[in-house]
Amino acid sequence: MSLLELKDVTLKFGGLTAVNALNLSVNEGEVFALVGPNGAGKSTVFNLISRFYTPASGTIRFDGQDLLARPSHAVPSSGVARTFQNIELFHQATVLQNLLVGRHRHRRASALENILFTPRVRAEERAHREAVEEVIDFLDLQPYRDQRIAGLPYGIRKVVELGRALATKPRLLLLDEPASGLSVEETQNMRWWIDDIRRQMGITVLMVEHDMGLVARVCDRVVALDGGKKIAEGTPAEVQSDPAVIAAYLGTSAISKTATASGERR
Ligand SMILES: Nc1ncnc2c1ncn2[C@@H]1O[C@H](COP(=O)(O)OP(=O)(O)OP(=O)(O)O)[C@@H](O)[C@H]1O
Repeated sequence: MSLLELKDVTLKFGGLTAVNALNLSVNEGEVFALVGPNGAGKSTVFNLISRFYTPASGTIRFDGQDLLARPSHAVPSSGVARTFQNIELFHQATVLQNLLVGRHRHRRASALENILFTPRVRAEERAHREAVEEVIDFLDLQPYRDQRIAGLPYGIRKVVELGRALATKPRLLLLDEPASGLSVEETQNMRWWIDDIRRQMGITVLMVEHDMGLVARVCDRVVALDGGKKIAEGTPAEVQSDPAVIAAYLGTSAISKTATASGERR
C-alpha cells in the first residue's frame, strides 16, 4: 500500500522548474531513495513533503490524507520526521535534551497542567523519557547521552539527529544524505541503523543519497531525478545501469561510486 504519494508535483523558483510534474509513490515498509546529480531537485522534493514549500500544482498524500492541507508545523504530528543535510540540533543542549525535543508532538497536557505538574504531566514525562531512552539504547548512544552536541564528533551528531527524528515515532522517515561526511566505517553503521529502523521499528524510509553503494545495499526502489524530472525508476541495479542515469551523472564524481556499487546488492 502506498504510504506517500506525489502526483504531478511541480515547483518553480522564478523561471527555474526545480521539480517538474513528478509522480512518486512510496509503499509502507519500503526503503526508497531519491538520487540524481547536484541540482536535480532532491532536496526540494523533501522540502515539499515537509511543507516548507508549496507546489505550484499537483497533490501530495500521506496515508491517504492531503498533506498540502496541513501547515509545515503540523507535518510531524502526521507521522513524518526528517533529518537535514546540515545537521539541525541544539548545540548547547545534551543528547538527551535534543531527543526530548523530538517528543514534542506527543505532548498532550495543557499549559496549566504543566505549571501545576499534575499526575498526568508526570506520567507524560515518564513516557517521554522511556521513549527517548529506547532510542538511545537502539542507536548505542548511552556513552553520549549527557554530553553536549557541541563537543561531539560529526559522525555521532549525525546519529543523534537520526535519534531526534526517531524519537517522534514517525511512520515515514525522510533522511537527507545520511552518509554525507561519514567515514567508511560510519557509513557501514548507518546502513545497519537504516536496516534495523525498517525491520525492527517498521518505519518506512525515503532517503536522498549520493553514495550509491549505500543506496544499493539498503534500498528496495530508487527514483533518479535530473533537472527536476524523473528519468528512471526501479531497483538500485536497474537504475544504476539505466543509460539516462549514466548520462546524467557523466562527468561527476558520483559515477565512480555508481560503477563500484553495481553488483554488490545484498
Ligand atoms: N530556495 C531556492 N531558490 C531558488 N532556487 C533554488 C532554491 N532551492 C533550490 N533551488 C534550485 O533548484 C534546483 C534544485 O535544487 P535542489 O537543492 O533541490 O537539488 P538537489 O538535487 O538537492 O542538489 P544537491 O544534491 O546539490 O543537494 C537547483 O537548480 C537549485 O539551484
